[in-house]
Amino acid sequence: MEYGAPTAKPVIVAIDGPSGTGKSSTSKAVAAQLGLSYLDTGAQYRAITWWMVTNGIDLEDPTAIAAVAGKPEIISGTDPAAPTITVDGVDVAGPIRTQEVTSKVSAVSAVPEVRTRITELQRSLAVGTENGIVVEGRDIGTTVLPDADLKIFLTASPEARAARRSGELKGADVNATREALIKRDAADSSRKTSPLAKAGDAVEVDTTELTLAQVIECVVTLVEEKRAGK
Ligand SMILES: Nc1ncnc2c1ncn2[C@@H]1O[C@H](COP(=O)(O)OP(=O)(O)OP(=O)(O)O)[C@@H](O)[C@H]1O
Ligand SMILES: Nc1ccn([C@@H]2O[C@H](COP(=O)(O)O)[C@@H](O)[C@H]2O)c(=O)n1
Repeated sequence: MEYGAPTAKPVIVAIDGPSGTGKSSTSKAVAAQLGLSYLDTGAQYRAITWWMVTNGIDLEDPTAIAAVAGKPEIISGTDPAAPTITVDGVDVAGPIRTQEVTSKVSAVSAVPEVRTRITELQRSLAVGTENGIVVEGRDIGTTVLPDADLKIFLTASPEARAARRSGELKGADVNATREALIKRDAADSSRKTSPLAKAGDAVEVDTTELTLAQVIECVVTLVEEKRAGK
């Protein structure tokens, strides 16, 4: 017979929401604080988009996108202190954040063959963690990990989100940023396969009037309550 503290079951946390609601910042901090892994699924869709742009694939042709969806090897590092992303061995953490990739990612992520491929990667990473993982994206609670222990859906007004993003992209026009966010959310919400949506059993947190520290505290509390069986 073995003695000692029982090992906690790995916890799986899904955090979804529109662009700029704070998913990445919150998920990274919560994972770091609780000793969990962290997966940025948007980075994976950006990475496959970067590969398609780099290889001259016609992004207005879903058939052309589908035909090559299985080609690039995408590897995500899940340490919240230093998340990484490579495509065919190349570090693409910087290139996937360009305006070009941001404006094209919704067209690529709407293609069912791309989603099947990336969803498989996400599930294999989520089941392999020792303590658990925080996975953030658009369809994690609804499709990728429907049995997640905790699902959070972050929201914020378009104005708050645009102000946050403009602060990040020094000198960016707030109105143009707001319009771009709204356009990307509309594309992500209206696609047929696995659209951006709140899972029926997700906890919605409106972050418009909250500081990042308050959102992190709120999510950490929800995870701890879930672990304690409350
Ligand atoms: N509650 C908050 N208050 C103020 N700023 C915030 C808050 N949450 C996040 N931010 C800031 O807003 C910006 C966008 O946050 P973040 O990248 O985490 O959002 P996101 O939902 O992951 O966006 P995307 O889906 O576009 O990747 C960052 O600069 C972040 O520091
Ligand atoms: N689960 C997900 C995550 C992301 N996407 C697509 O990727 C784009 C980029 O996401 P960011 O979080 O890095 O801004 C996003 O606009 C979606 O098109 C997705 O489809 N599903």
